[in-house]
Amino acid sequence: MRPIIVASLPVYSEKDIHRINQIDADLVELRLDYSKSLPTLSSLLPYKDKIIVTIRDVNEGGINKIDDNVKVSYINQLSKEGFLYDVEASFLEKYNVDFYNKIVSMHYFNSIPDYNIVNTIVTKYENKAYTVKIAVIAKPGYKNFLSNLLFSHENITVLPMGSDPLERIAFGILGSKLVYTYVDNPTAPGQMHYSRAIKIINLLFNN
Ligand SMILES: O=C1C[C@@](O)(C(=O)O)C[C@@H](O)[C@@H]1O
Repeated sequence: MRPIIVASLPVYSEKDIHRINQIDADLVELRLDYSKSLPTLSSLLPYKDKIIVTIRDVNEGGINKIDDNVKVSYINQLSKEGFLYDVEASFLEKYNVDFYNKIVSMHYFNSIPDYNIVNTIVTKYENKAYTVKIAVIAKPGYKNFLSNLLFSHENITVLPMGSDPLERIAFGILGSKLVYTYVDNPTAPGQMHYSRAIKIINLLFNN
């Protein structure tokens, strides 16, 4: 299956949101945690079918701390309006928010986590989520770690962080549902520019 190319866009102010129209990726991830306050939902509505809304927790790579209660109520509104959003598995352990057909994510920036722990979390969410996503630092053992997850689950996204960006394309070809890329500057190490990723994927998957 063709992997979906996601361009990750930091949102510093509402005017960044309107850049979506110029970004020729399959989906645009709006990283709302790049700003200290969240945009109105009405400013996101025109782009609903093209976006992933993310308020990344600072413990998992977020830039600004958004109060958990604010995040819960924003997510509840996003859910009601039918937006696709990304929520950390760790957040779901603490708060009862909707993850049906949403992205459930895990990020490991310092070391490779225990395989069985991550495998259990993926199994818990994979049937209901849009995809379960694991981003992991490219330290020794990461390729085996990500490949084993990829080959054990259908509905999964795996992202090495800090290795050659082409590796993400390779994992996409092997079955990672989403491939994360950047617009101006990477939001995580190991991303390539979205236009390059689209070009490679179209060469491989278009007739
Ligand atoms: O979770 C992810 C994946 C990511 O960390 C990456 O590795 O490309 C980039 C983040 O913007 C996004 O929220």
